[in-house]
Amino acid sequence: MEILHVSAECYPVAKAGGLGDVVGALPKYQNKMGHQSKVVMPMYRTKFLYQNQFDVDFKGRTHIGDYWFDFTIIREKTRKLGFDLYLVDINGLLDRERIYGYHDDTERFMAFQVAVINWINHWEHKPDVIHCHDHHTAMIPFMIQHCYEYNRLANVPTVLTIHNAQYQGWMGWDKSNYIPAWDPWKGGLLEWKNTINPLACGIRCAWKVTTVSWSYLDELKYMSNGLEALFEYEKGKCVGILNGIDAEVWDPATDPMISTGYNPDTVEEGKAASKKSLCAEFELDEQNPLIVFIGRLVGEKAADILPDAILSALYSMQGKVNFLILGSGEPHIEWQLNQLKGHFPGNYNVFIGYDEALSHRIYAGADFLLMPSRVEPCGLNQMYAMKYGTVPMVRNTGGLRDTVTDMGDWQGWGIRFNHASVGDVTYSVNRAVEAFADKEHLHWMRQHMMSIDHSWENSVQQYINVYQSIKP
Ligand SMILES: Nc1ncnc2c1ncn2[C@@H]1O[C@H](COP(=O)(O)OP(=O)(O)O[C@H]2O[C@H](CO)[C@@H](O)[C@H](O)[C@H]2O)[C@@H](O)[C@H]1O
Repeated sequence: MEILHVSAECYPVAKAGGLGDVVGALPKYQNKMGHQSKVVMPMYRTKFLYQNQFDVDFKGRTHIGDYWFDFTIIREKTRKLGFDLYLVDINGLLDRERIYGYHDDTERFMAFQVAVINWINHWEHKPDVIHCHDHHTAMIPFMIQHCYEYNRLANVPTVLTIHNAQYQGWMGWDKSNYIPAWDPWKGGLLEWKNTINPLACGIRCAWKVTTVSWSYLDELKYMSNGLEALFEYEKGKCVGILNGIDAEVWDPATDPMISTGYNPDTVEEGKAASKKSLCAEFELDEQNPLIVFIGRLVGEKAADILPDAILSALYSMQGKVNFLILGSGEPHIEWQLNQLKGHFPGNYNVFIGYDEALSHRIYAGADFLLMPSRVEPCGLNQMYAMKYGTVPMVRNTGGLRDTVTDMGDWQGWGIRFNHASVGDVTYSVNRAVEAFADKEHLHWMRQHMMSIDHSWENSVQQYINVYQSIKP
């Protein structure tokens, strides 16, 4: 099958979080199974752009409202990522340093989507599936079905994968002219609670909708930032497919970003070496259990409770535990986490920023990875942690519930708790410290977690089944 993924992120081209990881891996594994899977994404000013060679594939001109723009589609020459990668260059809109966070993100991603369908409309053939990811690309199913100009594509099946329903891309009705002229009878598909809601529109118009875990799909029916009724209504076309992890990038035996490679047989030596250098780098006492957090510092990840929870845990454990944080996000959380640094030298450190290589060193060197997320559609961090023999400490929600068991259960290997609260985190830290002292059990958990298969092959087949089910 020919599958075209449309996404705002794709690792290693541009990544802000888990969406990038998934779109960098899923097409590669689809191709390994004999399909023809491609990715199209915006051309940002990233290192990848300057370090690789591209051919021009297409040049076009189109508009959002009365703003006309030229665009160019370029294709990476060598196919080194394991799939054809196409970048959309829209001068002045997409060619920026960051992926998100500009005042005109609505215009940027609308222009991107319109350029993409304009390009596909010029293909001599049609793809078997257009696979959209999150709200930045969720208007495509509506546009190809109901915009007059793109009628030729109306019967191309579309799939929308929801990686995160918290962000929906809301825009006011004054921006409705960004959408190419559409059948006025279909205007209701755009509307949700008095705004144009691209995610809601995508859920209504895509032929199938997938979420990145089963439990998240269930949760969306009663907690989805205003779309609960829609998920209940559309449940018949929704499927939960758990993300995999890319073993070519995330494997402690072959990871070039860590100094000492290890496998389940050598996990103790390997992790000890990684921990030693990590603790030296961040001036932490390597004898203590090391609990880490990696991620966006936002409410969804419950990063706001980290300062108080760490404070409480350090007092309660009388300094017999260490914390290391890697993340960036809301300024007040960054500030609070930085403030803590001076108070607990040797027990606590933080790196504010985004650093891919450091994240690998931390997964390898840590003993426990904390994820108190309020919302976690799938979560990749806990799966990376497990692959690196690091015990996950997770709130019982979404994909965390689907991938981590509690060590108190028979053959369990992680720590689960119910509330994103200081109390639950402190109690879990107590459990972690006790687990760290029981070296035999810790070793069993490490070996067991490392042997769990989270590879993409299984999930790829489930996506193919979804595509097959909507073949015209
Ligand atoms: N400061 C930093 N430095 C280096 N690396 C950092 C970093 N902050 C985050 N990362 C990395 O970004 C990724 C985060 O992925 P997650 O899946 O856990 O969350 P995210 O909310 O971004 O993804 C959303 O989409 C994914 C994919 O579907 C879902 O798993 C998830 O639940 C959903 O919220 C990991 O690779 C992590 O190592």
